[in-house]
Amino acid sequence: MSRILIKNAHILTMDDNRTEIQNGYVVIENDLITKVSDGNPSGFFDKTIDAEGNIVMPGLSNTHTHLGMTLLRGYADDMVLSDWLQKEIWPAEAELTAEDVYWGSMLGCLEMIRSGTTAFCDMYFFMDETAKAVEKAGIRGCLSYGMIELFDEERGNSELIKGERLVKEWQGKANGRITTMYGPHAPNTCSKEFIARAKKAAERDGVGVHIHVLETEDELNTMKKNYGVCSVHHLDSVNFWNTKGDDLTAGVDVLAAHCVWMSDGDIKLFAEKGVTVSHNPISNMKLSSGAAPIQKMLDAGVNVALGTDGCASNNNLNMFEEMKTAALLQKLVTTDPEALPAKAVVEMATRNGAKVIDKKTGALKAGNKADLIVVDTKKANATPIFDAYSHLVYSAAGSDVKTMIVDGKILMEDYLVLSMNENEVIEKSKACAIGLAKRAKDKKEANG
Ligand SMILES: C[C@H]1O[C@@H](n2cnc3c(O)ncnc32)[C@H](O)[C@@H]1O
Ligand SMILES: [Zn+2]
Repeated sequence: MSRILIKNAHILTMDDNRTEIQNGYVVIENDLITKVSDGNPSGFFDKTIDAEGNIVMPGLSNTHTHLGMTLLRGYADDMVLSDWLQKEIWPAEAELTAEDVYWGSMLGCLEMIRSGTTAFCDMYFFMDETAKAVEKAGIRGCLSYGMIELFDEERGNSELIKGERLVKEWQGKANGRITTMYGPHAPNTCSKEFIARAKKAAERDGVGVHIHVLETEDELNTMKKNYGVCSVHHLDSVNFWNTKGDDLTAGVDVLAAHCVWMSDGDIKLFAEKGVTVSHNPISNMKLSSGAAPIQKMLDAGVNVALGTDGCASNNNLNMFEEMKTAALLQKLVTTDPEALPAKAVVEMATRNGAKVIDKKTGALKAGNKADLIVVDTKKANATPIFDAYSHLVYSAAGSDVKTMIVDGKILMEDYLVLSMNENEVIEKSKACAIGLAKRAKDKKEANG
């Protein structure tokens, strides 16, 4: 049995009471938290971390990524989504190899460890490689193969087989750090019949579903033109949003990324059904997709989490930037400075996201998995701190994350990443990115 003590900590538990403890301690036994308290710890510990008054909190959950896309960081900027995907990203992705996705995923894991993200929900290709990277890096990943049917039944069949294989091979691996979902790409790239099949497979296998929805006004208009209803109601007709099974006992998580163009009716439906929304403000702003009505969703009782989206539309995986942008954007679009206060943003980035990744994460309490971060407060940008939530959202940086523990294992200590060779990951992923861009350029030129 391994016992770790973290002491002298300013603890944000993010539990149901949002308990804040000054000068507290956390005890970790193997992969679990066994005590979170103030006062003096007792007993023997294999390892003691003196937090020296730094903030100790649950690790951040990035609920929408395309990890292999770290290789396409800065590959195509300043475009609208449809042109960006069709003219630049999909042709480049056609040149991806398994090795590219492995090193791109390792790079993504490294960036997430360095900026406080302990868990993420991914949708991409060559997902065995992302799973191997998660296994090695030590973080927690909820992985889905991105199934793009393109309204072609035969293609849909083979996409579904790939999605199923990922679930069968990786669900629960790495001591439960790897979980899986089905990932039908979007209502404007997949038929509702295909999306319904994916949902049924998810219910059969007891895993969730992850989809892009109502990201752009163009999607909304296309759906209304083609089907007479928006994407949300289109998929509601095949019970896609139900998070409870038919017998209302078992249920599966439904994770909807973006949700920018939601009507009040869509929001009500998501709240009733228990859908989790992944809000991606930076990607939405960069692609000029719009501003999701997040304060309205929270007021209606929707579980809203936070995500970065892929590195080609953000262009990083830094959840601290995402938290600040989320808060500022809601204040801007509602012209209400009280919209999306700091504490609500930290909830989105921790406990709300954790609900679809692992329900025993996202809060520091006895019995939960030991996934946590130490945020350095011995810094100019952390002086003074009147309110820890305010500090985290409006002033802290991803690079202030000093130490990370996932599943009871120390992945970074005092800014030193322990689970991988950082230089090797940077060099290998850089070489892959250069090769990928060259192949994509050569193909473009050959096609005229
Ligand atoms: C899995 C596929 O999804 C693509 N993708 C990346 N970002 C977005 C986005 O914002 N909307 C829709 N699709 C996206 C990715 O390139 C893969 O092709
Ligand atoms: Zn996406």
